[in-house]
Amino acid sequence: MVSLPEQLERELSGRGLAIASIPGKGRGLVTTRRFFPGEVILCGEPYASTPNKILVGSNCDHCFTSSNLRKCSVCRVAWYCGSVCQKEEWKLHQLECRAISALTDDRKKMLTPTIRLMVRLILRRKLQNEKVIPSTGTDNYGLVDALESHISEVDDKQLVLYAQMANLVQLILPAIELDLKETAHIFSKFSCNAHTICDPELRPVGTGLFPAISTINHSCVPNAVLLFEGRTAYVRALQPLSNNTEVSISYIETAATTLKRHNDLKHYFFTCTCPRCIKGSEEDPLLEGYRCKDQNCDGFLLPDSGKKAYTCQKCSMCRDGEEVKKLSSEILLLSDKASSFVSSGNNNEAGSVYKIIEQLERKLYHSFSITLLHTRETLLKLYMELQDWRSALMYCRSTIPVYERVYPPFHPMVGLQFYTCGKLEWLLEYTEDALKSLTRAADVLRITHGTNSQFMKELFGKLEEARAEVSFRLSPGNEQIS
Ligand SMILES: C[S@@+](CC[C@H](N)C(=O)[O-])C[C@H]1O[C@@H](n2cnc3c(N)ncnc32)[C@H](O)[C@@H]1O
Repeated sequence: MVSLPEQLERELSGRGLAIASIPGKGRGLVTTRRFFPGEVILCGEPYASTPNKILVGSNCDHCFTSSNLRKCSVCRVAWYCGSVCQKEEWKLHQLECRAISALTDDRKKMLTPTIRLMVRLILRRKLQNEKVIPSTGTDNYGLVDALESHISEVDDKQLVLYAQMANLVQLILPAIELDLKETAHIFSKFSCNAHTICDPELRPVGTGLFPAISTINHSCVPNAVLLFEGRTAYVRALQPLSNNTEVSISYIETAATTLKRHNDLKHYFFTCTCPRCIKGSEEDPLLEGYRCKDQNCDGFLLPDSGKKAYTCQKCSMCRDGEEVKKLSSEILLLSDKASSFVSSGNNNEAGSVYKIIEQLERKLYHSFSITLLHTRETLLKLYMELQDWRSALMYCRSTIPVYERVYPPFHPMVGLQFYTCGKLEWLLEYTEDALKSLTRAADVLRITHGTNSQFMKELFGKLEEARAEVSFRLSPGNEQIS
C-alpha cells in the first residue's frame, strides 16, 4: 500500500485527525482532539462520482440535484441542472462525451454506475497527469492508489467479472491504453471503498469515491455518520469524541440482526467485532423473534429442540410450533400477492393485503421485530403515495418505538421518521403533536445533518410555523380553537 501524501496528513492534522494503523483493521482515522456531537469531523468532494440512474437523468451529474435537468445534447447521457454545473464538469465531460457519443445504443446501455465511475476516474487521472486540472494534497490519484482492494481475497468468479468490466472500459476509452489488470484492481477498490451518495432523506442518488473518507472503518454502533449535501460528503460526530478515539461510521443498514449485518459486510472482507456484534446473541432474538402467546407479555420465544414448540424466555409459556408454522406460511403467501400488486402499480390492493400481513405479523412477531417494522414501512410508503394521510400517520407512528430501539438516539433514520410524523400531523392539523414531532426531528437532525442546508432550513421553518400556531391557539381567548 502506498503511504499517504504528506499534504493530506498535514490537512488532517489541522483538523485534529490522524491516520493510524488499527490492529486487525488496516488504516483508520483517529482524533487528536475532542469533537462535540454534530461537529463536522471531515468533509470532502469525490475524486470521481456518477448519478445512479444514467440514461434516464434523475440527478445533475455535478451537484446531484433532481430539478431543472437538461440532457447533454451530444452524448445524451450526462444531465445538468444549469450552466454552472455544466461548466464545472466540462473539462472531464468533454473527453467522456466524445467517448460515449461514439458508442452504439446497445453499448450505452452497458454504462452502469460502476462502469461510468471507472471511466470518469480514468479520465480525471489523465487530466491531472497532464495538468489540465490541478492536483492537490486532498485531491490526487495517489489517495486512490492507497486504498484497500482485498484483491488477493477476491474469488475467481468475481475476478472474471472485474476483467470483463475492465475490457468494457477499454472499449469505451479506446484512445487510452489501459492496464487491464490494474483496472480490475481498481474495481475491487470500488467494492470496498465507494460510497452511495444519498439525498438528505437518505434516498440513494449516486456513487462516489471519497479517498480521505475511505480511511474510516466500520462499526455497527458508530460514533459518526456520513451524509451528503449535493456531492459534498460530511462526516459528523454522533457523540462526544475524546482525543485518540477511532472514528467509525456504519457501511450498512444497522437495523438488522447480527447475521444479516455480517452478510451485508461480506464484500468488505472482514467480520465486524464491534461491541454490538459481540453481544449479538442477546439482541437478535428480539429483532427476529416470535412473540409470547400471552398478549400482555413482552417476552420473545426461544425454540425447543426440533422447533416443535417455542417457550417464552420471560414467562415460560409455550407456543405450538405448528401454529407458528401455519401463520408464517400464510404471511409468505400473502407477501407474494402483495408484491405482485406493488409491481403492477396497484397500490390500493397492495395496501389492503399488506394491512392483513401486518395484522398477522403482530400475532406472530415480537413488537420490535424487523420483519414487522419493514411491513409497516411499506404500508407508510404505500399510504403516502395514495395520499391517505391518516393511515400513513398511523403506520409512521407505529415504527417510531422500534426505530428508537434499534438505532442509536442520534441516528438520521430516527430524525427523519419524526420529521415524516410531524409533517403528517401538521397536514392533519394535529398541531401540538406536530410541534412535538418536529422538535424531536430537529433535535436529532441538527446533529446528523448540521444546520446550514436547505433541507434543515425547511425543517426549522416548519418548526417555527408549528410553534407560532400552538402559541396562538394557547393564547387567552383562542383556547377553544385547539
Ligand atoms: C473503506 S476501507 C477503510 C479503511 C481501511 N482500513 C484502509 O486501511 O484503507 C474498508 C476496509 O477497511 C477494513 N475495515 C473496515 N472496518 C473494519 C472493521 N470494523 N474491522 C476490521 N476491518 C475493517 C476492511 O478491510 C474493509 O474492507
